[in-house]
Amino acid sequence: MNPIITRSLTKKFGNFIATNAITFEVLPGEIFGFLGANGAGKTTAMRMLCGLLKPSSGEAFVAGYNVYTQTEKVKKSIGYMSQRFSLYEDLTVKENIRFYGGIYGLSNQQIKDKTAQLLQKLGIEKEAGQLVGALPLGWKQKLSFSVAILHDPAIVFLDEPTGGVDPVTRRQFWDMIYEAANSGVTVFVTTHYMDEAEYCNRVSIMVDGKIEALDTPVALKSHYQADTMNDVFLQLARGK
Ligand SMILES: Nc1ncnc2c1ncn2[C@@H]1O[C@H](COP(=O)(O)OP(=O)(O)OP(=O)(O)O)[C@@H](O)[C@H]1O
Repeated sequence: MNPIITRSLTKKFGNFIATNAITFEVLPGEIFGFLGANGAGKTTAMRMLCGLLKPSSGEAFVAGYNVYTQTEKVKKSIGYMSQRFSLYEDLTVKENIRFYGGIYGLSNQQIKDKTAQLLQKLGIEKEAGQLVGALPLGWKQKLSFSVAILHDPAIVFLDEPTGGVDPVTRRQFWDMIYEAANSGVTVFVTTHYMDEAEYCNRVSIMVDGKIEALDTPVALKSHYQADTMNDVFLQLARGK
């Protein structure tokens, strides 16, 4: 069973349809880009997939679990990094790692080992005792991502993870995403940066709650006779 499966997944707020019968599957270890203009319905769809919002109709399975009836199992199988991250600015780097390790149910020994690995990987051993609030934004993002996959989830959901940082830092962040995907984690990522869409294995583009296109960046560019993903995106967004 693929790690994410949706069939006609729909969310209505009153008469307004925020997510309109979306159907797609994400493959194991894939980096799946979930694109759409502001208000297209991406966050709503992602929240349903993370077990945080009940769908109005349709079906969805995440890590093999039903998002209606097995939300706790869904939550245990995934990592989630929100737009605002989830780190505590008034706790140190080490305290944040320990805190999330505890929430994810890791043992003290596992937390100790993971902390050492993570600090070394990010090259921030010296900053372990520093308050997260004092770290540069790019470091916070990398730490936030590392914390989201601390418990080795099958799938990680990233909601606009690279907002506000420079292109070099974004590129480094994407190296981390590739590394996670190579180790078997399935990555579901929303972004506004079209150069990042090119880094994804496949991309879906949402317009007004519906998925208007879904394919590899190369296939999408060929189909829409576009040089860049930005051109593909503009054609779809304008064509409505
Ligand atoms: N709780 C809610 N009640 C009513 N309308 C909502 C609610 N949540 C979202 N919406 C509406 O649903 C639509 C889709 O919102 P959503 O946040 O999913 O879009 P998005 O694609 O994630 O946009 P952004 O890129 O700005 O985060 C928007 O028009 C929004 O106003």
